[in-house]
Amino acid sequence: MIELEGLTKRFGTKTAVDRLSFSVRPGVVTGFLGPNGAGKSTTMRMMIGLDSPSGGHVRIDGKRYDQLRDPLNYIGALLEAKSVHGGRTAHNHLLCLAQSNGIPERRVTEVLDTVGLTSVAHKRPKGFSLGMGQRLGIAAALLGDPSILMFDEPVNGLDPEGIHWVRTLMQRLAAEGRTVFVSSHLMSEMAQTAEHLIVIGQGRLMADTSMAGFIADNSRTYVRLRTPEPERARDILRGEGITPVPTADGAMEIENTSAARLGELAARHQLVLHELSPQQASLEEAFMRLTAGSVEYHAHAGGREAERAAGAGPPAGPTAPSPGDATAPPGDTGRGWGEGWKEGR
Ligand SMILES: Nc1ncnc2c1ncn2[C@@H]1O[C@H](COP(=O)(O)OP(=O)(O)OP(=O)(O)O)[C@@H](O)[C@H]1O
Repeated sequence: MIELEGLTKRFGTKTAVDRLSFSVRPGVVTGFLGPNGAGKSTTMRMMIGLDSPSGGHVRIDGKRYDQLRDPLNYIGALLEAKSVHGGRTAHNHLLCLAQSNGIPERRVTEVLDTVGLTSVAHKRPKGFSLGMGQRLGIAAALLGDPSILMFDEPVNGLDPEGIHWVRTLMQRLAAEGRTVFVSSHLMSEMAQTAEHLIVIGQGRLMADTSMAGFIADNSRTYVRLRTPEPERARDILRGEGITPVPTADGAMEIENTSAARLGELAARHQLVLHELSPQQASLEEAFMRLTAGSVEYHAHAGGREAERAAGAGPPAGPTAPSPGDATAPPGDTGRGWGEGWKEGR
């Protein structure tokens, strides 16, 4: 278990991490998301004592990092894959780490095997690809067989097979009852890997919730309906007090009514349906809606791109809301996205 309480980091006048409080629990993969510069790396560095907090604290299984006797046996971390001594072989690099942390030598061969680097164990990491460097960093994190693992962008530089391997590894580590905390910019990957999410923006906590809850609470859900009899469908729906919104491709979108109810209604009126599909935004869309106001570095963009960057809604896509509705999620009260989270809803 990792516990943060009021964790704060200031660099001069810049507050990189602002009174963060959350816990990372064992048994599930917890994803850590935030726009560039949100403070993720700084938070992770403070978790393992590489940066000292300006305020608040972090506890690893109830202790401060500097109170852990052999820290690698408690928490393994992949922060910067390039922090490897170029002159030593991969095997010797891990051996040095093992010896200085009271870890048995046999673990070196075990973790090299786990990450698939046995065949290059006696080569120098200097010549490694980015992906091989990531695997070596993951091997180092696993060395002490710790109950807590933390990975900053672990799939950087990995090919699809490598990405799949990292995902499976994280889920296996969590299923073994370990605490797994991982940051990634690859939203589709995160959506498949993490069960729980911590989202920060400008150093502050924006969400601490399940993956499913995060997507549901930060996106518009609706049902797409397509029929060869749109006029009759509209009349039937209006007769039930339901207002469908036509889409450019000839379908219609219906909010606040389940697909089950619509299907039953269609059956009752013998209305032919060619499509009846519940739609939900992707993690990427939900993330962009929540964090739009806290993005530090915007690209210069015109038209809809600029609107989106300013918080007007998620990117267009197969499940994106229609432009006219993009600013009005269900139950919208005119406040910014994420306001509810800030109030702890
Ligand atoms: N050593 C430092 N000195 C001054 N400012 C720093 C330092 N380290 C980080 N910062 C600033 O603190 C903020 C948070 O940076 P951090 O690297 O933690 O963000 P991040 O969420 O990891 O970003 P990214 O996703 O781009 O890696 C940024 O504005 C950054 O410029």
